[in-house]
Amino acid sequence: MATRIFIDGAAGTTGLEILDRLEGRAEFDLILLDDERRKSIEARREALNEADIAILCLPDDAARDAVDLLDPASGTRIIDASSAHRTTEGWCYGFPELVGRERVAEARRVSNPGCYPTGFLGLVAPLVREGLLPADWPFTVNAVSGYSGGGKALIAEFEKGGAPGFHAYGYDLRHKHLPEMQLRAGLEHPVLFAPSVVPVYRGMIVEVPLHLGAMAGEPHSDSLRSGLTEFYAGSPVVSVLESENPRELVLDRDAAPWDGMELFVFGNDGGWNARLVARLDNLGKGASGAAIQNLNLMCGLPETTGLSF
Ligand SMILES: NC(=O)C1=CN([C@@H]2O[C@H](COP(=O)(O)OP(=O)(O)OC[C@H]3O[C@@H](n4cnc5c(N)ncnc54)[C@H](OP(=O)(O)O)[C@@H]3O)[C@@H](O)[C@H]2O)C=CC1
Ligand SMILES: CC(=O)N[C@@H](CCC(=O)OP(=O)(O)O)C(=O)O
Repeated sequence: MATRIFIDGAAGTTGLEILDRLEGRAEFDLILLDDERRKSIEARREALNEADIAILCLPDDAARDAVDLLDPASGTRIIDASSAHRTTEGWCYGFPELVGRERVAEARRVSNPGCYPTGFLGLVAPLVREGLLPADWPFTVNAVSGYSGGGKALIAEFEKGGAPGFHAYGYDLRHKHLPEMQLRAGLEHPVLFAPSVVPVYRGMIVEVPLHLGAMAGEPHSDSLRSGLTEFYAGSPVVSVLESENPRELVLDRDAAPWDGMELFVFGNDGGWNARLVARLDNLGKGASGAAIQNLNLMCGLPETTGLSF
């Protein structure tokens, strides 16, 4: 029997991309609410409780409400794309490469990573875990995102005309991703995070610059690259680019949806400095692709089925 899926927030940016990826997948039966009913509490309650798996593509408050709409005896499993439950006890963090595919496969409540944390954690968490980078290091992360990262509101802002060529933000140093990055990388200190947006629809580059020579033990960029290569060996989604590092990285204006993530370690000759860089699609591995990857795992299917590469 097909697995019943309800996407709460299916008319939003992340929800629509999930729908695209589910098209033609006979393993799934979609519960759809029309435009009139998609925000009705009663219609959502019914759909949420009827589903085998509900994928929440909602603002944080609405995602919390959706969980509250589940009957206590409900068997519905949840994949939450919002940041409502990313540091909540009892929720499985939906980054299978970091937490283990089996844990995601068995989980009832899965909270998916934010797009920026996907890049940051993809680079830093394995290296801290393997002892190749110190957990007490004051990490910095600089990132640039396509404007779809801000959902419908930011898309409208960028597409109405007169959008800036570059928009930096997060100057209150209280971005909502900070607790998630610190907790899920196992760091002693909050990360110093400098996000920005450019006028391309999708894609992001997330960079962690490191003064390796100032660290105890002076780790070399080559050992960081080897550590990441070993950690992601066999991953069909995350790849570590070993050689032929590009001289530049770009975000294309007309990039197609892409569910992979590429990691780079650039080091200078003396080994004093390194730039760890992740390139991903904020709507791919950063949101909708990650939701499909976890949905596949939760249904015992190959993790890349339906993903775009
Ligand atoms: N965009 C991205 O790259 C990423 C997004 N996320 C997260 O995913 C979630 C969805 O983001 P995104 O798709 O970008 O946002 P959008 O604003 O594009 O979509 C959100 C959707 O939720 C709907 N909605 C809002 N409130 C309710 C409600 N009470 N009941 C039912 N539906 C409601 C909105 O309705 P309406 O259409 O009427 O506005 C909209 O369709 C957010 O929590 C976001 O932080 C996570 C990673 C990356
Ligand atoms: C460009 C842009 O505005 N990006 C969003 C993050 C998008 C994302 O990761 O989603 P979550 O909100 O679910 O974490 C921001 O900085 O708040």
